[in-house]
Amino acid sequence: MSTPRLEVRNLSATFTGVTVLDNAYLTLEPGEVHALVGQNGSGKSTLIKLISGVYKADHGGEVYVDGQRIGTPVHPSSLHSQGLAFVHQDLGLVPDLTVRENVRVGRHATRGFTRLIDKKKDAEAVRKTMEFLGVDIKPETKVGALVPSERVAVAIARALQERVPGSGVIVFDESSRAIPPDALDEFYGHIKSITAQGTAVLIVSHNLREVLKISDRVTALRNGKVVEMGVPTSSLDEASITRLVLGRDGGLDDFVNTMPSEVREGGITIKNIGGGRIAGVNSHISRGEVVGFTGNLDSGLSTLAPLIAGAIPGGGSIQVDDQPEIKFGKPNSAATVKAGVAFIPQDRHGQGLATELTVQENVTLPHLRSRGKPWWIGQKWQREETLSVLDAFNVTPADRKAAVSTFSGGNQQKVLMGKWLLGGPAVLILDDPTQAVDVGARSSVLSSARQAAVDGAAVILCSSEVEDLAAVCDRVHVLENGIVVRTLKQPLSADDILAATYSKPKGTL
Ligand SMILES: Nc1ncnc2c1ncn2[C@@H]1O[C@H](COP(=O)(O)OP(=O)(O)OP(=O)(O)O)[C@@H](O)[C@H]1O
Repeated sequence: MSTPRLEVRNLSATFTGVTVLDNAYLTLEPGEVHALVGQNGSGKSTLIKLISGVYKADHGGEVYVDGQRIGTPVHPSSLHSQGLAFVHQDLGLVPDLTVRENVRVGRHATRGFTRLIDKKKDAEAVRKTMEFLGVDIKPETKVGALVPSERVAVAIARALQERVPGSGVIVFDESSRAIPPDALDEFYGHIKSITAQGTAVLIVSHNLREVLKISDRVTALRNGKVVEMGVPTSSLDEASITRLVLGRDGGLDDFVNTMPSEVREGGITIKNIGGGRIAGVNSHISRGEVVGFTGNLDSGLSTLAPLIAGAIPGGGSIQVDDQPEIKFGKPNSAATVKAGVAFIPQDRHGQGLATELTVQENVTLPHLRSRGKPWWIGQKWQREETLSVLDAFNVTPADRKAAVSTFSGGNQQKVLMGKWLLGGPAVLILDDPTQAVDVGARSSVLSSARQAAVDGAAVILCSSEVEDLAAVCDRVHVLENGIVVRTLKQPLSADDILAATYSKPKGTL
């Protein structure tokens, strides 16, 4: 038998007396793509942080790369030379620096005893790695000027360089979330060339279709424990891998049909919304309706939701029911919140949650004025409503007094949804709400969005997840170059939306 590329034994982590990872084990064989799956809070990030030395493991854990013991404790500064490299979620690139600087940071070639950076040698090293990946990117180009698929190649090149061909491990920690759907095939191609040489790849992903498509074996974590290690994907399908993750059946429902909603008067009228790549978007979403917006990376999709919510500077106006029109110029989220608009942003840390405060404080903060009295805030409703949010979204741990920062990424997303749905908004705007959530939570997030419409809200869902859109939307607007170019209506499938977004229908230019 060949020596495993990575072997993890008895890895545990305990925070303030709570064991969140319990004797985890994992073996990666040469040349395989291995996926690590599990619900939000199951311990995936903790495991990655232990093998990358970000967290210190409990006593007794062992990590081997190519048969060499590298910990515990693992020393982050020597990981690269020991054959273990990481590509994180956000790719970790600096747009203002060149490709050469981004790839070579921390590992610059230097000249003789002057120790000056040898740019020529660095550029040559970068060129070689790019050649291996089969991409033509000039080392002196600024990363900010690259298209998304090229940025991915730069992040991979940084992880790959100076690797003894065919050795070691590269870990992709939810990296595909940073990659638009039209660049994914190229990313998968890079993974293939890495493993074809014998290097092993570990991917962490909530996208079970992706896991089935690109990985050879799967390891599942549940409540901090490995429940199955190294299950061949050839023996799995979407239903069985969902069971592996959740410990029960699950998956997406057809919410449009199972949760019929009555279209009512009022809602939100969007007039000539513009800003960034958005050139002028118009629509009316009635109360009781869920309307989706989608588009490729150049479409402007990523800025549309904050523009409609008045969270970033832009132009145009919105009108909620028969309230006065809100005209935009400067951001004006105070006016949109007052009009009954709830906005669930993509960037939880930047805009959505005060992560140093407790779950209860976050959930009840926007409602203190309406629910409390000027002289008495009241504890009972705060406790009850926070517990109902924790329960409805299956947030783990269900601890209303814990700081939001101590929750896993997906559980933070669930707290954010609960915070805004509690107030029964007139308009609910969701910006890519299922990113980072597991297959079970994804279903609760989407059914809550549909339920908000059933309860009488006008719901807007901006997303590139075509399955989410097909499951909850009555209509879907497709954006191209900042304007709506097509509108699809139910009955519609994920494939219909995909075709309308990424390949132009016959007869169009
Ligand atoms: N620094 C910390 N302090 C306290 N608890 C923590 C800390 N880091 C993680 N945890 C807890 O450890 C558990 C596992 O979290 P982890 O981030 O590993 O989950 P995950 O599987 O990566 O989830 P997700 O898919 O949501 O990212 C969670 O219950 C989380 O609240």
